[in-house]
Order: sequence, then structure tokens, then C-alpha cells
Amino acid sequence: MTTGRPASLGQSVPAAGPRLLDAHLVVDRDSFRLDLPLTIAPGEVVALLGPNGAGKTTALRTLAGLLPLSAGHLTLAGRDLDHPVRRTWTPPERRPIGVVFQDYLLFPHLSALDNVAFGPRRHGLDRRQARDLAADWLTRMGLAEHARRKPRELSGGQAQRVALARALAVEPALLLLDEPLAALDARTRLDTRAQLQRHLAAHAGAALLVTHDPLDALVLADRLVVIEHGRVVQEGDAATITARPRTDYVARLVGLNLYRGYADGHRVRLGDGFELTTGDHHEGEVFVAFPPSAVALHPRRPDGSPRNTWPATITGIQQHGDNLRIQLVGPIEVAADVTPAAATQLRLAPGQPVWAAVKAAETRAYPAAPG
Ligand SMILES: Nc1ncnc2c1ncn2[C@@H]1O[C@H](COP(=O)(O)OP(=O)(O)OP(=O)(O)O)[C@@H](O)[C@H]1O
Repeated sequence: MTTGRPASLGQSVPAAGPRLLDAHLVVDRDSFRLDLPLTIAPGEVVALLGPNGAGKTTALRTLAGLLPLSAGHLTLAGRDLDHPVRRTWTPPERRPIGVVFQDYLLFPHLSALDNVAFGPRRHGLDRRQARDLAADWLTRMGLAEHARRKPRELSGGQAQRVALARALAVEPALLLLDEPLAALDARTRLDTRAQLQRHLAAHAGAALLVTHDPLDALVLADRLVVIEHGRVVQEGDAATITARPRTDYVARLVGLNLYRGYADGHRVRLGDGFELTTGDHHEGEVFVAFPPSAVALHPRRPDGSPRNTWPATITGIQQHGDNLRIQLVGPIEVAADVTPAAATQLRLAPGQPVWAAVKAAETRAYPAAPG
């Protein structure tokens, strides 16, 4: 009997309370230890961020079943997939997990349609049902007319959407996305990011996005988990993390200058004795943050206003969007954004001494103790 509608795998995500994924990923590798508690609710997208070597790939591999846990547990939709103490381990192909890699990893000899139909076939649908389901997914991805093409006949953006369709076609309880946009050029990346956002919003399961790109994380994820040296250093929604970074890596990620010091009212004394005046009033250990755009550069000491001013030396100049980002050393290290016109006027060049100024009102101070 045909109903005219594509078959469904009928394994929609089971209700598993607020935690569809409930994991404590512990892996020991030589001198490196990953120790990552990770929970994801149904429909939630979590971005996992961290500098090189932080443990992102290791975490992804444990979830996919390519690397066993040394300790901890990994429970998905109420099922123990990896639990060393209970000696439970489920191989990758039996995990209800879909994976999208940076470089697509489509089967080169299969058409787009058969690539997408592959998973549903393995999950027990017959050939016809699996192909109907795959065709439906390709239509949703705007790829209906490319169904017969082989991966080499697709653009990078199209191939990545086929990979996403292939991962979603098995209705995975957990979708893993490993730098899914990294291989795309800027324009394709923009379009594919927007499409990915739509499909992630419609995905009933949990999703984990590993990325180096703060924009991907901010646009696509409901929650960010930042790891350094195998451990969580900060976790929260984009607004909180952007407003209140707690490590240098996170500050750079969200494009802020960040310092730690001791507040006495509006004055904050930094470790080396340098003082910043902030708009916020605090007592005790605080972070002070301000964006590079808040830093003005002057050829001579600016006078008059109640600003933070200090002498600095330029160490680097890079293009940053439409502006130039200037790296400076001095009593504090700081990044400043200036327009190309201002840079030319000030004749900015590495090694050159300047004066930096930041208005107190453009800085934010917040307690260093979490909370
Ligand atoms: N096969 C291995 N054997 C031993 N140690 C490993 C192995 N693979 C990775 N490591 C170590 O594990 C740590 C985490 O590596 P991992 O690849 O998970 O980091 P990452 O956050 O994904 O980094 P990147 O952003 O560079 O991909 C690193 O210190 C790395 O040297």
C-alpha cells in the first residue's frame, strides 16, 4: 500500500525529560584528560568551543562511538551507550546518532539520493520507502533537482546539505556537527548557515555543534559550552558569555579585551598595579571587559576628559572586517579597532608609540566569582 507520503522511520525522539543526552565524558590519553559533563535537552543545540587541543574532537569521538570512555557515562534517550563501570558499550552503527563532518564524507559512488537513503535502508526501510524518504529530505533541503547527481557534481554547499539530509534522515536522537561550515567559502557559508539554522530549529533531537567560529556558535546554538585543557571553563547562553567572558580565550572569541583585578568602587587595580576606572561600582575581585572599538588611539596624551589613558606601543595590525585591529603593549595589552582612514591619518605602524584611551562608561566590570 502506498499513501503517497514518504515513509517515516517511526523512531521519533522518545521523551527523555529535560535531558535527552546525559553524559559525563571522561577520557585519559597520555597526559591529556577530558572531563566533560554534558547534557542536552530535546530540541536544544549546544555549541562546543575551545582552542586547539582543548578536547573537542575527543568529545565528539566518544559520542559517535569511535573512542571508548575511560570513566563516566554516556546515556542517550534513556539508553546507556557507554558506561565503563557497567561494561556497556554500543558500537557506532547502533547508536541513534547522525554525524555531519566538515568535509561531508559522502559516498562518492552513490547519487545524492542514495547517499541520503543509505541510513534509512540500514534502519530497515525497504528500497522504495528509503528512497521516498530521501527524496523528501532532499526537497526540504532545496536539492530535489540534484537528487541524481554524484557528490563530485555538487558544489560544496550542496554537498554539505546532502550530508545534513543524510544525518537527519534517520531521525537521530543526537545530531553531531563537526565544523560543518568550515570548508565553505564565505558566501556559501552565509547561505548554508541560514539553512542549517532552519533545519536545526526543526530537529526534535539534541544537537551538538563543534566549531571554531564564534559566529556559527552564536547564530546556531542555544547554549555554549567552552572547554580548555579538557575541562569546562564557561557555559551559558550567548548573551551571558558575550557580556561576561571569564577567560582570555572566551574574551578573544567574543572580541573583547579582558582583565582581572581588584575593585574599590569605580577603580579597579590590575595585577601589575595599573588602574582602570569603570562605569560599574564593585568591591573585590572583578573582571573588566571592553570591546576594541571602545579604545581610541591618539598621537599625544589626550587631555581633559575623565578617561583611562596610557602610553602604548603598536605590535601588530590586521584587517578586521571593514576596520583595522591594532594590537598594543604597554601597562596592559589591548586590541583597538580603528578605521583605515584614522590609521592612515595617525600613520599607525608596528613599533610606533601612541596613547590609548577608553571611557569609563564603555567598560564593564563584573564579579570574578561565578554566579
Ligand atoms: N591518538 C591520540 N593519542 C594521544 N593523545 C591524543 C590523541 N589524539 C589527540 N590527543 C591529545 O588529546 C588532546 C585533545 O585533542 P583534540 O583533538 O580532542 O582537541 P580539539 O579541541 O579537537 O583540537 P582542534 O581544535 O585542534 O581539533 C590534545 O592534547 C591531543 O594532543
